[in-house]
Amino acid sequence: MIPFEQALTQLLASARPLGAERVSLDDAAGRVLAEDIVAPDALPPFDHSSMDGYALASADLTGPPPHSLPVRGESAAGGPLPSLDPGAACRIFTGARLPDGADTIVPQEDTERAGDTLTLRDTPKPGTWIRRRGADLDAGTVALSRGTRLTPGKVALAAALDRPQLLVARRPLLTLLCSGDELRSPGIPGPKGSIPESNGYFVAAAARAAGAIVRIAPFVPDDAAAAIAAAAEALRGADLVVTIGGVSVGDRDVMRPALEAAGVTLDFWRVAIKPGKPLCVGRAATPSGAPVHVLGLPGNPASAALTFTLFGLPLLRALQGDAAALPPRLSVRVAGTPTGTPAGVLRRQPGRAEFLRARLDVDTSDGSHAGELVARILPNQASGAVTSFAEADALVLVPAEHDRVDDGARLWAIRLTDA
Ligand SMILES: Nc1nc2c(c(=O)[nH]1)N[C@H]1C(S)=C(S)[C@@H](COP(=O)(O)OP(=O)(O)OC[C@H]3O[C@@H](n4cnc5c(N)ncnc54)[C@H](O)[C@@H]3O)O[C@H]1N2
Ligand code: MOO
Repeated sequence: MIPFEQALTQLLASARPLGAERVSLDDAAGRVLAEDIVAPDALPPFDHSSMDGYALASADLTGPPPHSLPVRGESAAGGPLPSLDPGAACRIFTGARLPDGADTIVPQEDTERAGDTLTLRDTPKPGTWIRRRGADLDAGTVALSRGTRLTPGKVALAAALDRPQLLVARRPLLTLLCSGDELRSPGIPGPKGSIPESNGYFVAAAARAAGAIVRIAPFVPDDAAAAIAAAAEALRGADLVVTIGGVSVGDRDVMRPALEAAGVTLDFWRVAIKPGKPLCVGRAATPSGAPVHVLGLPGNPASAALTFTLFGLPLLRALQGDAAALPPRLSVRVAGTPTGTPAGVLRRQPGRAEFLRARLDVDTSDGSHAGELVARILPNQASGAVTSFAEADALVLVPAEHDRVDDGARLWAIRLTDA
């Protein structure tokens, strides 16, 4: 059995970024940049007005206010650039270029206008209400770095830098293979003892959210020959194969040997985590040199969801060259302990890192813990529970060596939306 952090480090060290492709800005959100974006020009690219009002030269305002000036010309956003007539004010609108000779903008609310004569109640401070060229970003700056996942704000920045297309990491192709005689599709009637396949929906949805393209293979029966054939087929063309079920030690747990028979070399099997211990991780060589990564997830619903969250999602990000492959860990205070444990303390057997499904709240009291994140441990932590991953928004990490978790303990947690 390999310790959790070692397993994760080893897996990520084996991941090389896949190739890149050019996409239009419309398709760029959520993708990982495969190039640095250098600002070709300053932002903003020219001095302009940040108010609707009047542009003038501050040197033209002599003596005490009020000041009267004739209005001559107009500068509108996207319009021609007038020059300022000496001693006059120029009408100007938000976003419009500053006329040559002007150095100050006066918002129209601070003026009175009668025909072509403008009156200023006060003397404006020279230089006000002008957004200067380069105030946001200098030309030549690396505005977005390779390895950045593109949020809507970053896509908008790329657009402002005049880029119609971006080079982004290719989406990893994930093939999902669920095994078990008991499985049927939701809503499709089956014999007594059958159950709707549900784990695959977690994996597929989470993988797509992490940028993968998901290909779903037909269910594999608990049969060695069928599992080998299905594993071999799943490996074809994939960057990552995820199998679910059949990795434990029962006579019908055929998936792990089938993966090996199909050409997968296991890097490790069994990780010191709870739940999810029987996870197996390996790679199959391909003629191109880039391996197909393989994750054999345990079939229990919480185990499958947890192991894919902890290992599968960071792997998908690493395959896209994401500089933030691992989710941030948040410091939380534990509140409540699962059902079946004495109030206030969860006793546990040390040896495996445990991931408790929890809900996060902010402490809204005005006590000494005000503002802290509180992790409310969900009552059902069974590895067969499907409900806990539906209710949870965080995983609280209990280090392997701990033999208890006390109410109020400080631990690290991973928010599922970050995972
Ligand atoms: N003697 C031992 N038995 C078990 C051990 C062990 O160490 N010794 N480990 C247990 C642990 S821990 C886990 S986790 C499970 C994992 O087993 P498998 O990966 O072989 O999973 P299955 O036996 O195929 O299924 C387990 C459970 O999950 C249900 N399942 C499977 N796939 C799906 C799916 N796609 N959607 C919904 N539910 C699914 C399946 O029906 C079973 O109920 O082994 C323990 N046993
Ligand atoms: O360790 Mo298994 O993954 O609990 O059910």
